[in-house]
Amino acid sequence: MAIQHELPSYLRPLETGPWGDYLEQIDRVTPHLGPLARWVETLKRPKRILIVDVPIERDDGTIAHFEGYRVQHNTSRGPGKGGVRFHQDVSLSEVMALAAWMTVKNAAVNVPYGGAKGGIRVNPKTLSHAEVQRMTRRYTSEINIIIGPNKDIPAPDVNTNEQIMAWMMDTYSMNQGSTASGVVTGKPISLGGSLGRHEATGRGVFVVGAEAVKRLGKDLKGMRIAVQGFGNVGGIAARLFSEAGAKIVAVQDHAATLINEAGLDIHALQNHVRHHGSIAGFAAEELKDQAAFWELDCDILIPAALEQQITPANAHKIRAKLIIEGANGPTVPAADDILHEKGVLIVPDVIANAGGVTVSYFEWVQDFSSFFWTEDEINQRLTRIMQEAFAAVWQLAEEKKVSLRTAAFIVGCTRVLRAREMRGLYP
Ligand SMILES: NC(=O)C1=CN([C@@H]2O[C@H](COP(=O)(O)OP(=O)(O)OC[C@H]3O[C@@H](n4cnc5c(N)ncnc54)[C@H](OP(=O)(O)O)[C@@H]3O)[C@@H](O)[C@H]2O)C=CC1
Ligand SMILES: O=C(O)CCC(=O)C(=O)O
Repeated sequence: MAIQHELPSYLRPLETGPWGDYLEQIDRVTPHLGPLARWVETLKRPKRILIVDVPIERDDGTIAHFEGYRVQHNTSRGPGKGGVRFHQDVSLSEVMALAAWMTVKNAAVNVPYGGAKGGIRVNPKTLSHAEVQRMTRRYTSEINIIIGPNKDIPAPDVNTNEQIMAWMMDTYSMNQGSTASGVVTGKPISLGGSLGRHEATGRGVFVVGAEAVKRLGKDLKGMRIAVQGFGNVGGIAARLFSEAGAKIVAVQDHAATLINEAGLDIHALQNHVRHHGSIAGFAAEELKDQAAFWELDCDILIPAALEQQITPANAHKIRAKLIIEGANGPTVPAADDILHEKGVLIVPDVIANAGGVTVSYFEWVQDFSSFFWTEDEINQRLTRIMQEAFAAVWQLAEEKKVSLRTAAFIVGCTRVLRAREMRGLYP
């Protein structure tokens, strides 16, 4: 029987991780919330945290235990909503921050949800397919009591996908005694998934990126883009930007950094990743020093991997004039300040990557009505919501002379706190 000796991450201080970054962002927006600032403490603590032990039997007969989390940060505007991450660095601080950013994001694009997130502290690449299935099902059973189509609706995030959502939906349904397709989104199309959900986050990154380029008075054609993370979000965003005439001059994943001044062939690279699981080994020049990625000469930088990637250590070296945050929380607040000083425009995560949850909302609505829309309808509605949300945030940022992040937080936090105030506190 495998015994884990490492202290659970939830016993380590929370404020130094992503949750600390989130708290600082809330402190920065508070002076702009007027009388609603009275309620701001609501945003500084999650509503509900569930930490579960996830034991599985490994293929070799040993038992392994993993830390699992589901955090519901806020449900003032509707059920909790947010993805599930399988990653070796998942911690309580991270899941709390990711859940909180969902609260702000869902309100910023005005979908009727609160914010939630879940995860398991595991590197799924070290498990077999059957072990991942057993772990997913056990985790779902453990969090079964707090999720549900009207309570909290998980979805994919890092290292989770349509198959994981199918297992979650099946496990939840078995526990309920009837099929509940609305309990998760990002499902396979054959199980009530939505057309366009797989591409939605990358597409949203592209839509707001194109809007930002327009506002800067530039032309996307020929612009040089560097993308960190070549998974669901980074890979699809890179493809859409290259199809629109931009050049993807650098791509980084965990294993490698590829560069090509003339622009990488993104279709071929996606094909390579499908077969090899990483961009490593693709026929392109490789940058040996992974940290040098941040110094590359480019017009647009798209962090689409994990949080806390842009820090004071690399922010001053960044040459891009526009950053579009595909990942959640990629820029720490101190780096935000450095980039602001340098005149770099940042389209923040809570707007830039909201395309995924927007189409998750469409999926949930389609599941309830058992009536499914065409991909064109979905993409058109997604584009409209993203453009309108971006325009509102842009206008507010100009009016109040604040960053796009602060403006997006003003929009999101105001909606959440207004709902909180109107609902009142007592049963
Ligand atoms: N999926 C979705 O719908 C949404 C995702 N997001 C956010 O987007 C980000 C990416 O998610 P998603 O694309 O779904 O995840 P995926 O698992 O599909 O892809 C993650 C990518 O990031 C890379 N990566 C991981 N660690 C590093 C690192 N240290 N340095 C460089 N690259 C790294 C991975 O490379 P490798 O495979 O080599 O580890 C992989 O290419 C996350 O922040 C997520 O929260 C936001 C909104 C919605
Ligand atoms: O689609 C969803 O419900 C959530 C996606 C997500 O986890 C995110 O936006 O970070």
